[in-house]
Amino acid sequence: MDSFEYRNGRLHCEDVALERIADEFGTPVYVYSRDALERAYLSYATALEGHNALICYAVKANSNLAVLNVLARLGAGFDIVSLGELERVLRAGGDPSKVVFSGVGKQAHEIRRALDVGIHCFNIESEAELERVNQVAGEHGSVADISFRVNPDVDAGTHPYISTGLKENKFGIAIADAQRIYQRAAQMEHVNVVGMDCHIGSQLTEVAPFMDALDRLLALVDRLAEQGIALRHLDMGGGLGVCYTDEQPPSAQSYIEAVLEKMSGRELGLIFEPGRSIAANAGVMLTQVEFLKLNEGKSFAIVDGAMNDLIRPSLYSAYQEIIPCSVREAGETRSYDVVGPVCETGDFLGKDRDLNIEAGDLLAVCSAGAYGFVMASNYNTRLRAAEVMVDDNQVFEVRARETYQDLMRGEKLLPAE
Ligand SMILES: Cc1ncc(COP(=O)(O)O)c(C=O)c1O
Ligand SMILES: N[C@@H](CCCC[NH3+])C(=O)O
Repeated sequence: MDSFEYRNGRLHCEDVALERIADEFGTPVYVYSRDALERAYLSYATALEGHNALICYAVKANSNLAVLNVLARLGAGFDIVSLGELERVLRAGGDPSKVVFSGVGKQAHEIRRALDVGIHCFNIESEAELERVNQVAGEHGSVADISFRVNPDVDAGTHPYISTGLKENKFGIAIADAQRIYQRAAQMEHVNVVGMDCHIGSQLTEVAPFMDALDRLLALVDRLAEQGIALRHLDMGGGLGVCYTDEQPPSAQSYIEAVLEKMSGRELGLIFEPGRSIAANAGVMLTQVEFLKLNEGKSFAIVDGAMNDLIRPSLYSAYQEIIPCSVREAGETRSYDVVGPVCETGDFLGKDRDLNIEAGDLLAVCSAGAYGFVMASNYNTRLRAAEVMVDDNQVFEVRARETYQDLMRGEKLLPAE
């Protein structure tokens, strides 16, 4: 969160006081720092300089067009999981030849469009999907470059909802079946086997699970090579964690150095699919305190942002720092549950937070640049927040707050009786 800092008791993004943004755009509002996004991306790019590597930002983490555009301008590739994400990448000026298409349920029309625009490769997650891609590519008159997402059965040591590399997870093909499936794909007419990928989970704070997965994948790469199936690239997926509070994840540089060391002497190209580690700490969500409710034994700060705006705390019991945008000299610090107006007991942004606040104060929910706005909903018929980006001390609205017209678009009453 080093792009957001206090100056004279006020929280700023560069020279812009966050209170000014709230005044202009209302709350809740997401605020992204272009500089922070760029630095996070460049930490990968610098570590990979001189290597045959592609950094495919995981669009699911934050798919705002301006965010994608900032990364596209730096030469990023993109990891997508839906046609919607592909259309966003194209609109944002992303290069389709640097797009990898992940996800367990690709539909025929999505595959067709991806073939039309010429993506880098399909990360295939099952034998049934292999058959579908082969068939759709045949009908399309093309040959699809493919990689298999292999499930290495390693424990990523993260929250069970965001762990993906165990055999009980739905993702990828089992490592035990991989050789047979690769052989089968090699016989098919409309696919060209070019790679292997994995993604073992998100918010990993150690390098070791990545290394375990890499060892298993490289052993498989070697077995395939002995059978005449030579791969062009290995895709490590995303998953590198960030600091939400006191975690100390490895830096992109040290993670990449460890990967490069294991890969040394090999011809294989590399792909990474970072999402959270690019976007999380490049954004905050601003929310205003509506009321303080001091019940016996429990105090609540009722704010105008809610679980529909930022669901990570409710969904994963995720901890994100909540800090005042203006530090009070006087007044009393109390422990509050910071809760939204949604009619659910689980609607909270933080629990037991020590804050010196009053009604009307502005709070920043930190590390909200990834899996924040993208997971927002209209639950309780609430409007989706605006998104703004600070670029070189200027503030740009990069998505307007939804309107009630937007919200009801396409809905119809039954015909009159
Ligand atoms: C296939 C794939 N790649 C990349 C990512 C991005 O992960 P992260 O945001 O943890 O870097 C995910 C999400 O976890 C994913 O499922
Ligand atoms: N949405 C999750 C991460 C999901 C990773 C996607 N495979 C989070 O906020 O932590």
